Amino acid sequence: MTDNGRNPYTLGCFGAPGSYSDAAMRRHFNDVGRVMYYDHFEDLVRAVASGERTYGVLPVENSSTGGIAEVYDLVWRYECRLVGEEYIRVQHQLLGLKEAALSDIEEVYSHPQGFAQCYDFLRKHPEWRLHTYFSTAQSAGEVAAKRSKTAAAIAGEQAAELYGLKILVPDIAANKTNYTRFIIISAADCAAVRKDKLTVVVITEHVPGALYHVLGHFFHRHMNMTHLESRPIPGRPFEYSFHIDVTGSLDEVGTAEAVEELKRHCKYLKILGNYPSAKGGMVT
Ligand SMILES: O=C(O)C(=O)Cc1ccccc1
Repeated sequence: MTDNGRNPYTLGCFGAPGSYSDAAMRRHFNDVGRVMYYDHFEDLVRAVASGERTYGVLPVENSSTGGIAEVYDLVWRYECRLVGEEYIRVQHQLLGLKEAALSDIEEVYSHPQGFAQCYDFLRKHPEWRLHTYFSTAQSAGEVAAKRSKTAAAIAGEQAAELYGLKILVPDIAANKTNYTRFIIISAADCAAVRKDKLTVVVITEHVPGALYHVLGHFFHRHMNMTHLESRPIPGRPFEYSFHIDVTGSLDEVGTAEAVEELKRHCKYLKILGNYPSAKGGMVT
């Protein structure tokens, strides 16, 4: 747990109490007293970029469905910094009213990520109407508010408790080792002492081997790449920016040199953050 050295601070979190983002925030911060929840990723990222909120917490990639493209694009576009990360084991449950049975269900609410991660389960019930909703927790809240036995939500156990729902079917994600990586963003660089993960965005020349050479710099400095996401560049059809996560601290000469060499080598390089990694990730 850390507060990245800045106190007092305000928090922005995706979703609502009981969302997976909320769980990530509670794991990361000691004091979650001054939190505001956001329905949309963009509103949260904008609030952090403008300094309205000191930190923001939102999901960025999932071990079953991959990167959440919108989040990569927003963090770059609004020039936010990554100052931390958390991995949360995501165990989805089908939730309904206490008096509901599985056979009553006609419609299901969830965040698009919830639907995508439970695709196999949902395929067994093609008759259900699926409503995408703001977050998993708000989906649970909506089912509770509707007071309808025919409505269910895909959300976590925490949401079931908070919104007074019961678990109709437990553990419905297709992938039983379903983890989501959440990022902690800020308008300012990370103030932590131990920084061992680096996120950069690069744009290379459109020539053979360009990405190979970028990765070569990391290889020669023994920097382990943990994620690579390519994103289309608006206005330049079929050209891409690469969002790269690697191990390394800019306080170490080798890492700092690798980044300087890359800057010379690439058309564009931006450091999105150097921050403490969350211990290998796969912690529940
Ligand atoms: O809706 C939530 O609870 C979120 O935090 C987004 C999300 C949804 C499903 C899996 C991981 C994150």
